Amino acid sequence: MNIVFFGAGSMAEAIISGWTASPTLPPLSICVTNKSDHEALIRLKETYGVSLVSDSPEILEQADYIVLAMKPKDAAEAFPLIKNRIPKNSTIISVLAGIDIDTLSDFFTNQPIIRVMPNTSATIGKSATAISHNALVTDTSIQLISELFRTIGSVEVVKDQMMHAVTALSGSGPAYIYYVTELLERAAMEHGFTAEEARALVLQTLDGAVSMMKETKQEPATLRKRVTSPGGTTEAGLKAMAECGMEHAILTGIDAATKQSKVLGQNVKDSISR
Ligand SMILES: NC(=O)C1=CN([C@@H]2O[C@H](COP(=O)(O)OP(=O)(O)OC[C@H]3O[C@@H](n4cnc5c(N)ncnc54)[C@H](O)[C@@H]3O)[C@@H](O)[C@H]2O)C=CC1
Ligand SMILES: O=C(O)[C@@H]1CCC=N1
Repeated sequence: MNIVFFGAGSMAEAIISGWTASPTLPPLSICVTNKSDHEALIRLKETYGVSLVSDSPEILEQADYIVLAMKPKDAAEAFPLIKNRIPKNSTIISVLAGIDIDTLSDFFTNQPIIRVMPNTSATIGKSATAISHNALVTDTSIQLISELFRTIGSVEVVKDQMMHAVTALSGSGPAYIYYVTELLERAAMEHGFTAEEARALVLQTLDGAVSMMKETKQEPATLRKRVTSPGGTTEAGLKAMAECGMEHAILTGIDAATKQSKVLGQNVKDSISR
């Protein structure tokens, strides 16, 4: 199976690292091209054994899958160049945030198209990945792509209109958790812990809490109540957080990210239809 990546950034690398490390996948021939940063290409070649392409129409002609992995802001420049060179029966896999299946299908006419939203935990095989697709993608192809993306974590096939919310929740999600971690560490240090002690306490607490939710299968609210003794420390902490608008902050944040996904998509739609 021949796969060509356009874009050799952090997401492309996370995906390629999973695919090339998997013992269960069929043999893959992966070529990668990048607009700038030749060093990133060389590193990918040396680390994962992929081939590098600069501007090779022959490689594209043989591509079964073409992975679009540039930033949305680069799409308007990249898409027309790619459009004129892709073979009729190759499938496009877009990891670009915001750009919906209708926009991609209108531009890359009659091409099977799959939209994928992984996250950076793909680097360690723990992405929560969602997939949507147009009507030209066969069930066999969806199964194959699901199998490929399962090498970097979990995979859900969803309706395309859910992908903006997916992008806000699980695509951006690792950043929210890192932000909470930063704040918990800062609080620990303000109370006299060293940075190392703060990191160890906070990471073990996060790890334990996630494992509790996964292993006990209890509702997060049930587990939360079990920590919260009446009149105790947790109750005081949660009350202060609620009064500071924690609930509003998180719900509004997810709304803002969902809206921004639509804005990114609309911007690309506007610029490629000009
Ligand atoms: N970083 C993340 O957490 C996630 C990112 N995404 C999506 O993945 C895509 C890539 O994101 P990152 O890897 O973070 O970005 P990045 O900036 O690390 O990598 C993008 C790469 O694309 C290259 N590029 C730009 N124009 C090109 C062209 N015409 N041909 C070939 N290569 C070109 C750039 O040189 C750059 O190396 C974005 O569209 C983003 O929305 C999706 C899920 C999560
Ligand atoms: O921030 C972004 O736009 C990308 C998409 C999801 C995660 N990172």
